[in-house]
Amino acid sequence: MCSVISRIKPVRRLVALERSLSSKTEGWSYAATQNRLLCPGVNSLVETLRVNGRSYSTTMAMTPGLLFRQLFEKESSTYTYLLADKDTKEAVIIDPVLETIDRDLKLVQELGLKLIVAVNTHCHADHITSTGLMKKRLPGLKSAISKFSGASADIHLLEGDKIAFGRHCLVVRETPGHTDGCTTLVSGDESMAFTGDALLIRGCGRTDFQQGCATRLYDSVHQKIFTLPEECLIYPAHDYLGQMVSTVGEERKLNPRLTKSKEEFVDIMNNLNLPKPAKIDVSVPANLVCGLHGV
Ligand SMILES: N[C@@H](CCC(=O)N[C@@H](CSS)C(=O)NCC(=O)O)C(=O)O
Ligand SMILES: [Fe+2]
Repeated sequence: MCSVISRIKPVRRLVALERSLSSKTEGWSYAATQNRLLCPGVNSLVETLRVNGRSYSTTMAMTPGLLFRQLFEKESSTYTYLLADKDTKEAVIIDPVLETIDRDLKLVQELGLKLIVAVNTHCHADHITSTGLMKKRLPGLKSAISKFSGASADIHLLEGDKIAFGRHCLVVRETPGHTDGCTTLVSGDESMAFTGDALLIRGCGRTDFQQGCATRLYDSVHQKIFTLPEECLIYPAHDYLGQMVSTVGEERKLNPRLTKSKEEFVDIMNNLNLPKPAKIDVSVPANLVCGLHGV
């Protein structure tokens, strides 16, 4: 754990806070409840938007002093995450996409952040990363990816490495199986895990290209992700159904692939019959050089 975590005192009493807004004429309502303890010192905020009778809910960790944003790129259904120390303004971005570089850098600038590391959870096959271009636009920014990805970067990550930003950090857990170089990045207080394509919400990354191996993925998820606290929030690199966040407990109980035996899991993965990602032939060579192939 990074040093700030050991200084957080356990919360003895939870304060229930409910805020509600609504518009009867336009048919929507919004409620935010701060009511669950994710781990000592860290509450969660549950936000629910009801539009025309349908509910949309998201949960986020409220680690003291941590700024957190989940961003979405619609063409590849990729989530990019921005995390920052509210005091020092040092920030880390996870899995930024080339198409949304202007949006992401505008947000960084608007919030007055100093982006110090741009990290990819793995060498993506479906979209081109913006880390290379970001480095050109933000001198001093460092790129990071697993040593086992085969990709070039300023920082090659290994199991247990810590990416520090201000008083916070992300801890690297190697979770190969979708690719050799897949990593899961866990917040220092274990309230959040950024699982890349290793674990998706009610799914997981495919294992039929880029060194994919179903038995390895099964072991990675069971040994490195399902061993995290039950309330730890799961933030994946993609979602194709509009889901935004899950928890370790939920996936341990409800993931239709990873609740099966290893043999059944391998059989499921060998029979997905998914079409190849449309951009795989340009994305992989580009992502091996921070997205700058042919530039
Ligand atoms: N249609 C998309 C690609 C969809 C896809 O293959 N997604 C990957 C993650 S990106 S490497 C995956 O592992 N999916 C697992 C699943 O069960 O859907 C495109 O053409 O880009
Ligand atoms: Fe992937």
